[in-house]
Amino acid sequence: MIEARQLTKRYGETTAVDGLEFTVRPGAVTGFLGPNGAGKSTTMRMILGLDAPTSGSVTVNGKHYRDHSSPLQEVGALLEAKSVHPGRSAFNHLLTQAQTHGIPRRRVDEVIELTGLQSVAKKRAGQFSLGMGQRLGIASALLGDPATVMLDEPVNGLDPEGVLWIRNLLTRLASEGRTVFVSSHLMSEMALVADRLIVVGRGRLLADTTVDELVQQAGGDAVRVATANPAKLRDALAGPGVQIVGQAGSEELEITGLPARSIGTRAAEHGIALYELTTVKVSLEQAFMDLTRDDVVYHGTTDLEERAA
Ligand SMILES: Nc1ncnc2c1ncn2[C@@H]1O[C@H](COP(=O)(O)OP(=O)(O)OP(=O)(O)O)[C@@H](O)[C@H]1O
Repeated sequence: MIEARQLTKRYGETTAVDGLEFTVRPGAVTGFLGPNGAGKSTTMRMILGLDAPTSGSVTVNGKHYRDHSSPLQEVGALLEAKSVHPGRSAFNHLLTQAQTHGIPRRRVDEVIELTGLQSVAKKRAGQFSLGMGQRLGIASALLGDPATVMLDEPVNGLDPEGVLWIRNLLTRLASEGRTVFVSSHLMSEMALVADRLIVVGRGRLLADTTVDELVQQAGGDAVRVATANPAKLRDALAGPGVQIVGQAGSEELEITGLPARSIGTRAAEHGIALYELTTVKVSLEQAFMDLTRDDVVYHGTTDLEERAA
């Protein structure tokens, strides 16, 4: 369990983390989302005691990271900046870590197998691809068999097989009762793997929620309907909480607040023919962009005119 209470970090004029309050519970995968510069890495560094809060606190299983007698067995972490000696093999890197933390040698073999690094374990880490480096980072995070696993952008650099592997690994770690806290910019991945989401923007908490709730807040799923008689269908469906939009002269309507099944039934009751009845899912990506729109620090431009202006 990770608990942040009024967690705040200032760097000079910049408030990187601003009064964050959240709890990451065991037995679930919790996604940590936010636009660039939202304060995710800073928060993760404070969880690991690599940065001290300006005020407030963050604990892992009730204690500050530094107060745990064997922290590697408590929290396993993969942060963006890796410190692997390029001349050392993956095996030796893990073995050195294990030896300095009283972890048995067989656990090194276990994590090498778990992360699929068997064939390259003796290769120098300096020759590793980005994806292999990520796997090595994850191997070292799992070395202490920790109850809490925290990964910053673990999918970075992984090929599709690797992405699938991470997805299964995270789900398995959570099902073993561990606390799993993962940051990512890949919304489609988070939608598949995360049970809960903590969303931050400009250092502040924007949402502590589930994927479904967040999508629901963004308006929920809509249903696209095509009919020869949109006016009659509008009348048949009108009611509290139902929103219907469509352009004059168009056969198409977009309806929120009613499932496709009810729309089909009501259309049939009123003798209205439907040519299309499709549920349009709101993506987590869209819901995330709606939620964080006012908190994006770094805006890109894709519009040539905008760039020229
Ligand atoms: N050591 C530091 N010194 C000064 N400012 C910092 C430092 N570390 C982070 N910041 C600032 O704090 C803010 C939050 O940065 P942080 O890296 O935590 O965000 P992030 O959510 O992890 O971003 P990204 O998604 O781009 O990785 C940014 O404005 C950043 O410039």
